[in-house]
Amino acid sequence: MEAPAPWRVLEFYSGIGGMRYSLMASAVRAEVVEAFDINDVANDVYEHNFSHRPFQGNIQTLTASDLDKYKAHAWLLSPPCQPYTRQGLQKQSADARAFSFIKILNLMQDMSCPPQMLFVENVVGFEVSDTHDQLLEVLSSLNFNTQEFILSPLQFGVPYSRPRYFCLAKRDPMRFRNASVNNKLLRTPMCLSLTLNISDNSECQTEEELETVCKPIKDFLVKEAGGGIRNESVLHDYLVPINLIERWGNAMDIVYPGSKRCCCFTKSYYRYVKGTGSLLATSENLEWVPEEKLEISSLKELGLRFFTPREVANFHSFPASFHFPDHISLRQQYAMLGNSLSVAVVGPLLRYLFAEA
Ligand SMILES: C[S@@+](CC[C@H](N)C(=O)[O-])C[C@H]1O[C@@H](n2cnc3c(N)ncnc32)[C@H](O)[C@@H]1O
Repeated sequence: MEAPAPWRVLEFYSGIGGMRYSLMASAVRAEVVEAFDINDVANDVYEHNFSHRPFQGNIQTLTASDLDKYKAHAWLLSPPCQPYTRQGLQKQSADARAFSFIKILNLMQDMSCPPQMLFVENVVGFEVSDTHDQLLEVLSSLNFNTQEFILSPLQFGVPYSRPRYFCLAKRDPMRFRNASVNNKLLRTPMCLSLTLNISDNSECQTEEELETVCKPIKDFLVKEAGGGIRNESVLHDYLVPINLIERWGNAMDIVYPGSKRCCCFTKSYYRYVKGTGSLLATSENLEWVPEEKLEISSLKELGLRFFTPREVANFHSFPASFHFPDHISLRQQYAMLGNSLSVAVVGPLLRYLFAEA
């Protein structure tokens, strides 16, 4: 018997391709027929890794007939999160950065063949926004069932705290494998492990419990070809300057190779040290000291360094084959990684979305 044709997928706000890597990790038979992003630097990275340059332009300019032409079964979308972040102004749908998402959502109602499946990723906070209300209204008007999740890589064994909001939607007559959680917002991946036979940490209730079952950070560090951790002197460029330690030492999140959790890397990591992601203590013979007890003088002895872009990509569970082209600056690399997503989380979610009931 002939294998069924692969699902046709559109990847909106494609950035450096986190959704595409997740789709590959999900092992779903799917083909990304087009990706869309306005940022030419992100598109350079995407093209470098996937030999396909995304459609470069503003998603807001697309029309229903443009979208119909792709005959896509599924849309994957990770729109800008600034309108919803706690640190921002939270203008939600009134923020110009939300316009393109709202526009294509509404276009679905004018299409002759709208997608049958939809996947949206955003920051925690999106679920209480007016954009979220609009998303659910449009989906319900087109007879979609939805299941929503807030999940973090910690729940999948990765020592990385990055909770994110996800909306999965399937259009009648398609059904979710576990329809009993339709229209619910779930905070554990239990329904994925039950229906897909994948391992996760759903039995853990708190972040502390999750940390005990995660792998240590040292498993995610840059490795020599032989497998050992690379001589730290090679990583000199990544050392945190002393003046930053003096100024911000008490506000830094410091982790050790044996730690089982690090903080979310944002797009400002490496430019700023406060609240943008964890720093790694690299001195030999380190003894863990509670952060509140660390004096600035002892902080200077920890050999603090930034995680490298490759290591941040490891925390995002990107494959080893992912590379930045040579012309992308270090700051740009961190900025694009900070905007991206966790393949360890999105991969299983996509597998669940595409799974037949
Ligand atoms: C949150 S990031 C998504 C990152 C992506 N999922 C990844 O793995 O790298 C949002 C992306 O949307 C792009 N973007 C923002 N507004 C856009 C618009 N109106 N049209 C097209 N792309 C846009 C940005 O350039 C950025 O790459």
